Amino acid sequence: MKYGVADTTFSRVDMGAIAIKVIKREDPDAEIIRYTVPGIKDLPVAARRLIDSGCDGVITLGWVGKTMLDKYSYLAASIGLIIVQVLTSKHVIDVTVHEDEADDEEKLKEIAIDRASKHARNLVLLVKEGKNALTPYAGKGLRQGYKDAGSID
Ligand SMILES: Cc1nc2c(=O)[nH]c(=O)nc-2n(C[C@H](O)[C@H](O)[C@H](O)CO)c1C
Repeated sequence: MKYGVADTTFSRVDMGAIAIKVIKREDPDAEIIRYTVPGIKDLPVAARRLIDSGCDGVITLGWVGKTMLDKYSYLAASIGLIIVQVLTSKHVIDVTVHEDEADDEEKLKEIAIDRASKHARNLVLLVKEGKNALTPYAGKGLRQGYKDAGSID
């Protein structure tokens, strides 16, 4: 399968490299194309171009600053990524770290690594095995970036 990895220079952690490592581990035959853009608002076109070049699915790795302008930028980018998914009928997994999720840099790095890794695995499962690949985990309260919340029985 062919995977697209789109990331940004705005990000403070190299989540693209982390995603590539996980995709290679989960699918040793994977073909991976990386596309790095300046910021989150540039991700929708990067994702679209990756799909147009034959990718079966894409993971985008964005970083959102602390200001309201950053948050509005993320909303715009997120809507753009959803439009790409609907128009192409391919998954674009939108991995985003929000700078105000944690105060200290080590914690932010930990969140970024965990979120990018878990969603890279999700992408491989969806692309390789399709719509029921994640069904065994439905309702389990899985979290990316944090420990799982767990299911309510
Ligand atoms: C305000 C702003 N905030 C962010 C952000 O939080 N994260 C990010 O990755 N990029 C941001 N950008 C840059 C835009 O996404 C984009 O790169 C530029 O507008 C150039 O198209 C902007 C302009």
